[in-house]
Amino acid sequence: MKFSANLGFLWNDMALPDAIRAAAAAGFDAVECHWPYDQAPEAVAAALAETGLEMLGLNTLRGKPGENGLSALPGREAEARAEIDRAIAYARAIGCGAIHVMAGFAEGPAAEAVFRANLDHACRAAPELTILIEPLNRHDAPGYFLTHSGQALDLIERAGHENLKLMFDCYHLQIMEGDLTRRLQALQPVIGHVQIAAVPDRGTPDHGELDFRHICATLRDLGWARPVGAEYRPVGPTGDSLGWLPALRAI
Ligand SMILES: O=C(O)[C@@H](O)C(=O)CO
Ligand SMILES: [Mg+2]
Repeated sequence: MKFSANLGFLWNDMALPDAIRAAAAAGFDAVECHWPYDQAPEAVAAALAETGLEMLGLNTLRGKPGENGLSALPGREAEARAEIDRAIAYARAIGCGAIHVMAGFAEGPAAEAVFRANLDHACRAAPELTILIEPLNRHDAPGYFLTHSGQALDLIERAGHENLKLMFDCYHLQIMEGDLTRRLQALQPVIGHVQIAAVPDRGTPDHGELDFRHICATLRDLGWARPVGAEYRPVGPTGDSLGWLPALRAI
């Protein structure tokens, strides 16, 4: 299995270009990030070119302090689309293939309609990019609009855009739903990216409720060839947290 270092959590004490170099030196196959916007895209692109790593994904900005995305917030459509457009421009500047459009804290039919419309905007504005939506768990992100894979599947199917996909974060979906083996199998056609971390502590993927040897073998058997996102919170220096990597890479 191949792995992508999520630089929102791994080496997040470094500037993004240096974090990319650290991930390459540690043997990761790709990188991904959360919010790279305070870093010059030229410097990020240069580090990617130097290391040969691809940046798999980045997120739309969350909004004001306390917010967690804007794209499902009624009345905030102009800001949400500006952030989607900013993410698209940044992704294009660094050769990044996917954007996670963050929904935000909202509920109800009006929020759903706004989220659908903003996703439609994103998919049409960047047909060459994958637009990701990610259910988040209710403990870490109480009140977040998107919480379940079935909800994401309905958004994806009814949107009718080939480039709208599910971010299957095993950490969030184990907390919310479980039954991950069958969910990976059933949802494979709409999965755009997979992320992993231990449940429930969001630590290294070598302990906790989930056996990632089984999850990775399931992905392998499904023909999943893209890097899986290591989106866990290291305890201490990231370089000391990589003991899990050889065993899962061998799958
Ligand atoms: O799982 C997460 O928290 C991230 O993938 C993310 O993009 C939202 O913060
Ligand atoms: Mg995630």
